[in-house]
Amino acid sequence: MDEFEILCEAAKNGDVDKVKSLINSGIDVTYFDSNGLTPLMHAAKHGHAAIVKDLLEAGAPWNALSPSNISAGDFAMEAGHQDAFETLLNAGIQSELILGTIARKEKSNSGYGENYLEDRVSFSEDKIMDSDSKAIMMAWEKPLMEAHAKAVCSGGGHILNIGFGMGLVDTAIQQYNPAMHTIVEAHPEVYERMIRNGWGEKDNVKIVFGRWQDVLSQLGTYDGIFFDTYGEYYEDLREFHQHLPALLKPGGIYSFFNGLCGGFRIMSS
Ligand SMILES: C[S@@+](CC[C@H](N)C(=O)[O-])C[C@H]1O[C@@H](n2cnc3c(N)ncnc32)[C@H](O)[C@@H]1O
Repeated sequence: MDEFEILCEAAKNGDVDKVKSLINSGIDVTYFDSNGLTPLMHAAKHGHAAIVKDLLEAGAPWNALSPSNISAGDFAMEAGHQDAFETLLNAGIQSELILGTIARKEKSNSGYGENYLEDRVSFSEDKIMDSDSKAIMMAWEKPLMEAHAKAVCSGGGHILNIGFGMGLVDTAIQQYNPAMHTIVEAHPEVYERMIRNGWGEKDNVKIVFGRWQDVLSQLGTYDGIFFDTYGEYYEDLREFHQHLPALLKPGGIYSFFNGLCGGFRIMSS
């Protein structure tokens, strides 16, 4: 057995001392064994949270995928190892927040984020695409949007939706006949399409055109809030969450959808 296989065995068996000593000797913790699994996946699968932590601190990639596209977090979740799962989830959130901040700085002049709002979008029956042919919204998301609508409308009252997209969630919200339904949308073409399709004429609908960040002062307090933007970062979602206490009425219901990290099932819904 070579030292990498020994590391995988130790991670699988919960041998903390062996793992630590191999880490201290400078072993490459990013290794994949002959089955395509990393030491981190072995530790996660067997619920050894302390080893998961040590491997993460030593630089093991939390988001590496097995040949069947399973991450260490998925392994821990599927085996019901809550501690290991939470350690991985926190590592994932932290690194995505940091990477998001870096990417945002690097790309602030390039063409993502706010620039998405200046790009053309194209609409078809079942999707909206940005100018890079990346899907902004697709019809398969309809059942998800219906479930979000059901949740945020369960207390009735005044509902806020941030991000109109294809209007799937707003169509579902309308079916609950809310007392008032406010929609914030920032993209000029999406907004124009909303108006063309009669959303501006509905008695219980108020459309606020602009980035949510810029129109907060026009918003009130709501019984249900849904958030699903595009071209934004974790940081934006986090920032939105900081405004939530002022936007959501006591007992109100909030839900959000965000692609976060598509390859990592535990963070993609
Ligand atoms: C993924 S789509 C929303 C899909 C929608 N939930 C549905 O059911 O069809 C995201 C929408 O958010 C809008 N958007 C992006 N950034 C925004 C921002 N900062 N403020 C408001 N809307 C934004 C986009 O133009 C796009 O229409």
